[in-house]
Amino acid sequence: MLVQEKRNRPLQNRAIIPAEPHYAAGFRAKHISSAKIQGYIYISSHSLGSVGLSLCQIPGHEGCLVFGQIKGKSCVFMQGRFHLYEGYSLCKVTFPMRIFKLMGVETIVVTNASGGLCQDFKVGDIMVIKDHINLPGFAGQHPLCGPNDERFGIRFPCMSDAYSKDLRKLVLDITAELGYSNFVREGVYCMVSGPNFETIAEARMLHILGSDSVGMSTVPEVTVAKHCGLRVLGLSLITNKVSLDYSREEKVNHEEVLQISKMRAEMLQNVLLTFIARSHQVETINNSNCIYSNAV
Ligand SMILES: O=P(O)(O)O[C@@H]1C[C@H](O)[C@@H](CO)O1
Ligand code: HPA
Repeated sequence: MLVQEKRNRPLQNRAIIPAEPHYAAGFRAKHISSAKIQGYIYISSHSLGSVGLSLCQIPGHEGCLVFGQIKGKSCVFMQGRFHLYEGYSLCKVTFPMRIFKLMGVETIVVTNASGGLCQDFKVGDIMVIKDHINLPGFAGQHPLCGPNDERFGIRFPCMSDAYSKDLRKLVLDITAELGYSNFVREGVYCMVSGPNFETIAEARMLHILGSDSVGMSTVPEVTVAKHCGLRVLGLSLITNKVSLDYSREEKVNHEEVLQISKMRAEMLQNVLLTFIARSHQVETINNSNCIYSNAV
């Protein structure tokens, strides 16, 4: 089993109580193998093939926290997430990141579905997220607005390296070895609040701004995760092409998003299983305050 040892645990033993009980109950724990997770992977996705509905209100977001071991490593999975467009504040949307930090998680893998703006992208491509554009953040919808909790991170965190270069390289190596290179890309993910899909003028603007894909999540969680020193890998499944052209007739819809997610679920699972098995190869962690002591 891979175990992490931390040299200092400034956040340990500090309880954080969610402001609203219904939010805390938004995830049902499926299998709790130990009271404290010592491993380090968190995955947020509906792209892994689960479909259901609970207090997470969106079809495809099952609303379960799943604890367990993969390849001998302790993991916790969020099956589904909370979105800004559901009416949750960004503080609530990102709350799980701080809980995971307190649980000892050190690396998170975030997955999502997004629309392809880059004209080279095809439906079904997996985009390794290189960087993001926090569009709601520009308008003050930012999860770190308000008093800064110094126990988690500094007031003005750097975001230029939010997505670990080493983890990106590892996942690109893995996808090449698995023979998936033809549909794996790297790119910039732009978050919009949703819930409507983009107008053509909006899509053109996002493309000109440098976005390769557009979606309605992920950026707040990554921002809070980076703020508290978690290492991040982001994978975005291109579930539709976003129209930049008034003459095109196709219309995007959520059913298409779910259908493509299911189509790629098995491949994404293969990538993630291999990634989990091999992620100990990447040892440089933000702030370098932890070591891997054992891997079997
Ligand atoms: O949680 P994600 O961002 O993967 O969910 C996608 C984006 C929207 O929430 C929704 C649109 O179909 O699915
Ligand atoms: O085209 C899209 N736009 C925004 N969010 C999305 N999530 C999946 N596809 C899209």
